[in-house]
Amino acid sequence: MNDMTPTNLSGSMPLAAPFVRVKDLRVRFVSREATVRAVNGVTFDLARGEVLCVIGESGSGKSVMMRSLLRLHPKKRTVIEGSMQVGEHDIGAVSDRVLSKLRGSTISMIFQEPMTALDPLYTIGDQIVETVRRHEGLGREAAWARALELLELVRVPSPERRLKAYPHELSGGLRQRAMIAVALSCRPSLLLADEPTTALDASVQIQVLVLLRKLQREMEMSMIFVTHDLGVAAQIADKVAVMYAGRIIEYGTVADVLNRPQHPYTRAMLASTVKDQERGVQLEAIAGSPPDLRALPDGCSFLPRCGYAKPECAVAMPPETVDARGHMARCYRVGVEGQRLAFSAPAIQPSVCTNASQLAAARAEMLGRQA
Ligand SMILES: Nc1ncnc2c1ncn2[C@@H]1O[C@H](COP(=O)(O)OP(=O)(O)OP(=O)(O)O)[C@@H](O)[C@H]1O
Repeated sequence: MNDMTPTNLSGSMPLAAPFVRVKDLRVRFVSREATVRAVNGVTFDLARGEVLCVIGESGSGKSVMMRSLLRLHPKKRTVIEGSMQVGEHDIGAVSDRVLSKLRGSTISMIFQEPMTALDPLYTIGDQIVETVRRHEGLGREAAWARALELLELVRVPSPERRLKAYPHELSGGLRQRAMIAVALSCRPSLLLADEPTTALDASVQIQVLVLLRKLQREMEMSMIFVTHDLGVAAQIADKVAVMYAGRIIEYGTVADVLNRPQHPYTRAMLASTVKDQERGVQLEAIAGSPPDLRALPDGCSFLPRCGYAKPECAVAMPPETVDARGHMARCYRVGVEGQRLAFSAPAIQPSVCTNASQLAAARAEMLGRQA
């Protein structure tokens, strides 16, 4: 496998103290018909100035986890447990009034589709001016000067003219830059990015990524970046979290996770996608499908798709195994050898276990052994 670190856009060493602390976060959506367990015990720390890329298949809980940091879920149907600390703020406990002050100023978010964030009825300039006046109390003139400065910062050509444009008058790439300008207008400490470059052409995508990484570093923002694209993660991340069925199943530095993947899911994902490319690589489907979040199994949620399953995998979710470098994986086949995580493959490659009766037999055998 290629070492992807030399082309990583990361250059700065993040500062040590965690700025974001998420501990045992659980999110479920409750309706009369079912309970969807979208996030099932997510824990991570993020230092100031550090970029965490969250990768995983569709439905693995990436967006739900991230949106929880802004409490964007429908209040009535959502149960959130665990803790989320951003700077000195306990996100789960702050009042709605404090939260609305934090949104856009301390924590900002950018989306795949800029029209989610931009108001079609107002010019780009009005939207930036409104945000900085509301959060920072700037006068009109100073706010316009800031808006101009921001469009220059995100390299929008002819910024004076673009300030007076409505979102629909801009190209996709310029709209994305305008959304980034609005998101950065109050100099947030934490930027949440939900696949912000996925909809763009490859060349525009890399320009926007380079720009984001540059601004993130200059402004010493922490950033959580959700992506399906392993190449994007390789380019932009300091740390990588791999999510599966609402859990982080592997976590570590970008080099550790992408060059020395330990969890069978991460290994399968990389084996099926990353060849010689360094970017523009989407996650390919792995045979089988993720579990139903309305009825999660007791054991490892990846078991039905895993080629390395052991009987104990059917009984309980594997605990976290962490090495001296902080590289973590949740798999019974992973242990620490010396100071590093090490995956122990069986002598004979087992066939993928996809059969419900095989699972039931494995579980029965394991429970019998424990009795
Ligand atoms: N408001 C909601 N009510 C019920 N279920 C929801 C809600 N929001 C998300 N979900 C479910 O939670 C699960 C996780 O969704 P999430 O959007 O976090 O996945 P994701 O990993 O970000 O996927 P994608 O990459 O496709 O965006 C999915 O099964 C989704 O259908």
